[in-house]
Amino acid sequence: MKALSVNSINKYFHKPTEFHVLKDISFEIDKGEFVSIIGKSGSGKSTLLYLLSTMDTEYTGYIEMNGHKITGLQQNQLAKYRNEHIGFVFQFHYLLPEFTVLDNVMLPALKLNKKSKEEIEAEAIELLTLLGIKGHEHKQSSKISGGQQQRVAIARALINSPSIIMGDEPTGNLDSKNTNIVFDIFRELAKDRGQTIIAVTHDDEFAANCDRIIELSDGKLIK
Ligand SMILES: Nc1ncnc2c1ncn2[C@@H]1O[C@H](COP(=O)(O)OP(=O)(O)OP(=O)(O)O)[C@@H](O)[C@H]1O
Repeated sequence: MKALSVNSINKYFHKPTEFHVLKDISFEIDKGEFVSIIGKSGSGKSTLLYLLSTMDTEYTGYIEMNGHKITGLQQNQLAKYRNEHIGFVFQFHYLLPEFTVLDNVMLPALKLNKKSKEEIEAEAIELLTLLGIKGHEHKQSSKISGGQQQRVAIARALINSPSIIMGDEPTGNLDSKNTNIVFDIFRELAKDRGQTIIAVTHDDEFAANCDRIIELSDGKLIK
């Protein structure tokens, strides 16, 4: 079973003028693969990721995730699917600055309301340890370094054990040392936990070290 199967996707923007932004895109991604999406500015990377992440439903063609067809699901079903199966990491971490590191990581699991607070806390601590943030869990998230904040954002993305992790420029805001740390974390998650990673990046070195590159040019998949 494929982690992701994208079939003949076409997308248009209608304003300000009719614009064919994604042109007959098809590809598959295996479970545990670490894939980057690259291409020049304006080639359609973020638009594609938005659609893969189930946030955008205005397209033709269809998408299957872990064998489930997600195209055509109702908004509430999509939200449920997203919360349970997809973790997001963005260029800017969007942590809640006044909250502690631990509270930021626990929040998505508390919202899902499937496990006890104690269980969630234990899992959050385990993730923070894995990501090298242990010892900072009771600090306000605004009081740790940018690289550490990005790792906390990754821990938050992982707390509900998503099968797919999607990143939009997940290292875009980081120096090379922290970029390497984040890359190695993704690599381990894919290899050791079988989680599938899909990251839009402008960083050629990051992309070159992934299992596979998906390259867009002018809305078409060229590699
Ligand atoms: N809501 C929208 N309405 C109309 N056109 C849009 C909209 N969003 C994006 N576009 C256009 O679609 C094209 C693809 O945009 P997209 O953001 O997907 O590119 P990208 O490859 O992610 O670029 P970047 O690397 O600069 O982030 C661009 O020409 C952009 O101007």
